[in-house]
Amino acid sequence: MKTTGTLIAAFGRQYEVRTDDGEILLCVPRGKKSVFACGDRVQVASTGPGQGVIDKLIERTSLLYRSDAWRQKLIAANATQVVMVVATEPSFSDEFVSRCVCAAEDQHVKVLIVLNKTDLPAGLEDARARLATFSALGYPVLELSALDDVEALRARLIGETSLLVGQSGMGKSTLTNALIPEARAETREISEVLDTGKHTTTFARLYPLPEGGGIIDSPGMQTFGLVHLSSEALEASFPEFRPYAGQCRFRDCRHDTEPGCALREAADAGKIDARRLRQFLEFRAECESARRQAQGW
Ligand SMILES: Nc1nc2c(ncn2[C@@H]2O[C@H](COP(=O)(O)OP(=O)(O)OP(=O)(O)O)[C@@H](O)[C@H]2O)c(=O)[nH]1
Ligand SMILES: [Zn+2]
Repeated sequence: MKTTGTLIAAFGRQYEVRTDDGEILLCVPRGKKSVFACGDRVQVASTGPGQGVIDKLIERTSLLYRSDAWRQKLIAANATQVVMVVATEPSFSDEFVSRCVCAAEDQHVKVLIVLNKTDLPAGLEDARARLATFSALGYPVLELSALDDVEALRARLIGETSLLVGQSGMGKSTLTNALIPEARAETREISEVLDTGKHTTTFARLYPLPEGGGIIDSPGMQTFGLVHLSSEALEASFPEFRPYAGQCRFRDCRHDTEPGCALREAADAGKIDARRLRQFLEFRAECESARRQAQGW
C-alpha cells in the first residue's frame, strides 16, 4: 500500500516516517543513492508492520545543509524558518550566526535569533552588542530563558516549520523540551536504542506542535560550511550588499582590493558592517579553496 508522509527522523540510512494517516513507519530508501532529510515529504510503501520503503521524494520547498570540501550534510527539508539559538554563556560565535543566516537567505527561509539564558546576566550585554549587527539587518532577536518561560517563542512558531540550530551548549534541547514535553522522553528512548549513552542530540528530529507547524531539532554543531554556495549565491545571501549591486567600478569586482569598490566604500563610510564584509570575503575564500581541493587541484 502506498501513501504519503513526512520524514520525522533521520539516523544514518534509516528514516522514521509519519504517514498522513498518523502511522509511524521505520523506512529505508529504495534507491541506494537517495538521501533524505528530516522534514522531507515522501511517498512510502509499507512492507510489514511498522516498516516501509521510501519510493519517491516530493519536491522540496527548501533544503538546509552544510558542507565542506568532501561532504554535504543535509540538515532539514521544507523548513520555513531557521531559529538560531545563541546564549549569554558559553559565548557564541557571531561568525557561526552569519553562516547560518547565509544558508537561510540562500533558501529564502526566514530567520529568528533566540538569545537564551538571559537569567545569566554576566554575558548579557556582550551578547546583545554582538547581536545588534543582526537586528540592524532586520533579523528579529528574541530574548528568553529556556528554564523560565518559552511562550514568546512558541507564539513565533505557530504554522511554521522551524529548524533549531545552534552551537553545542546553547540550550537547544532544553528549549525543545520546554516547548514539547514529550520530546524529553523520546530523546532518551532513542539514545538508549542507539546506545550513545549521552543525552546530547545526535540526529535531527521533527516534532509537530499542537498549535500547528513543527520544530526540527538538529545536532549541536561547531562549524557550518557553506561550500555548496557558489560565490554569486554567497554574495546574494548578504542582504545588506544588495543595494550596492552593480555599483563597483569594475563589473567583475571581487570587493577585495579593486579600486572603486562600492561595498568597501560603504563599509569605510559605516553604511554596512565592515566585519560582515570581512566575513563574506573569508567565507568566499574558504568555499573557493574547498572547491579546488574537491576537484583535486
Ligand atoms: N541558566 C540557564 N541554563 C540553561 C538555559 N537553557 C539551557 N541551560 C543549560 O545549558 C546547558 C546546555 O543546554 P542543552 O539544552 O543541553 O544545550 P544544547 O544546545 O542542546 O546542546 P547539545 O545537546 O550539545 O546540542 C544545560 O546545562 C542546560 O541546563 C537557560 O535558559 N538558563
Ligand atoms: Zn566591489
